[in-house]
Amino acid sequence: MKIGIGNDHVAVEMKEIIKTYIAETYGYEVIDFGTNSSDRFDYPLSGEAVANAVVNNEVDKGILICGTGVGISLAANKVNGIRCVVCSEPYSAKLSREHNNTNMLAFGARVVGSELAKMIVDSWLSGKFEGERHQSRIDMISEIERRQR
Ligand SMILES: O=C[C@H](O)[C@H](O)[C@H](O)COP(=O)(O)O
Repeated sequence: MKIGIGNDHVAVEMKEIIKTYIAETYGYEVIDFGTNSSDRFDYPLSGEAVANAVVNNEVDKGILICGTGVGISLAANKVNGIRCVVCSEPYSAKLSREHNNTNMLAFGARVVGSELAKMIVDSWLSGKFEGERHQSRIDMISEIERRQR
């Protein structure tokens, strides 16, 4: 499993914590598309970069971290085929996999501490899409994307 990760200047430290956690806990390869500098960095750049890596199958899933997780998830969700959830607790993270088949997770380094962030990541990575009635709703979301082209 390959995970793409992206961040802005707010989340450099959190990104490193999560990269190490994923590598040590799951043994997954984590590919870093974010900044490593505390200089201001515009979050749409890394949001789009990880989103493109996901839709082009360069990575299996993507994780994004900015101050709130909001801006960077908005950027990712502009890429066709991306379903990025921003959340600050594990329940929504897990359900976003089971019901919504999210392929990207975002959270805020100014919102959650690193231990809660790890729980959110665990819930999201372990969640399995349930298909069935949820698939037709995903198909409807994809149809919205097609109508916008
Ligand atoms: O949604 C946006 C993110 O929270 C950004 O991390 C935030 O807007 C960056 O703010 P600033 O440039 O003031 O550090």
